[in-house]
Amino acid sequence: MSHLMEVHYIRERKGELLILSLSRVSKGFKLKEGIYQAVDEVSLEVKQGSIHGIIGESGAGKSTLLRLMNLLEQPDQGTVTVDGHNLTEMPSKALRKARQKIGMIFQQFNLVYNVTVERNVSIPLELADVPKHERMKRVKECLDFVGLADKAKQYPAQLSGGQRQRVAIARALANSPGILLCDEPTSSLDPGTTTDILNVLKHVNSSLGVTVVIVTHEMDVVKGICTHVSVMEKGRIVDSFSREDGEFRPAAASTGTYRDQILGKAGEDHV
Ligand SMILES: Nc1ncnc2c1ncn2[C@@H]1O[C@H](COP(=O)(O)OP(=O)(O)OP(=O)(O)O)[C@@H](O)[C@H]1O
Repeated sequence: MSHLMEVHYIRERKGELLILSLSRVSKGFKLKEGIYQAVDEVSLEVKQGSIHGIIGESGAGKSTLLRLMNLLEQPDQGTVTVDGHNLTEMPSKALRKARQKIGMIFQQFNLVYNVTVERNVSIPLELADVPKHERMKRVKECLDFVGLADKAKQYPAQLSGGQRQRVAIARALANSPGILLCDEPTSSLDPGTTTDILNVLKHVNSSLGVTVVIVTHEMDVVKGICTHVSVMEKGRIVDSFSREDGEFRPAAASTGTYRDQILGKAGEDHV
């Protein structure tokens, strides 16, 4: 069984579990004028196998929230649980290991530009002490998956934006994560390339069973692929709903704009 198939099999057995939960997580930044509360007592549950969108205005705290999910930001309070492990209580060595199972991609791709595409995908495997022959096999599998096997020997600067994001996805998949965190993954891309990348993320979710969390300010991204949606405003989650119910329920809160726009057209506009 290939590595990719194996991940799929494990995920299927786990069924409808929660892969990630945040409980009353807060993060403040020290400014000259005092503490700025970027994330304020957020509790959130992400279902195994879902594509969970977090949408909101610029400055709402979305990226900070995403970075709290793999402890790239250390929370001031609250707990972060991924795949049954409380990350907030882990010693640093165990945390590094747990993080290998949490992939992440970024708006600006964050590739290493002075090494080849294949080396970019290999780096997380090297850091995880995967033996060389296995690394080469896995790099090829991941590049095949994103449709870039022929670019293995090229450098990131020789690729288009969409191809760079595909390399970033391949790199994020290298250690067979159970969850992929995406920080505005299409915000630097044109509409056609956005659709391509959303299709790749959909494929990651449906064929590998990887749960996807996407931070975005773009309604089309949420409408395109998300099964679950949380709306963020001023450091808080103000609305959270599933698009799978197929049922339109107006939001009670004044923040219903996103919900109305997303659920009002549920089932349409899919990529
Ligand atoms: N390291 C930091 N130091 C100080 N303030 C920060 C830091 N990181 C984020 N902030 C502030 O926290 C707030 C939330 O930022 P965040 O990037 O999480 O929001 P966002 O919803 O992702 O918005 P955007 O889409 O514009 O990035 C912003 O006001 C930002 O300036």
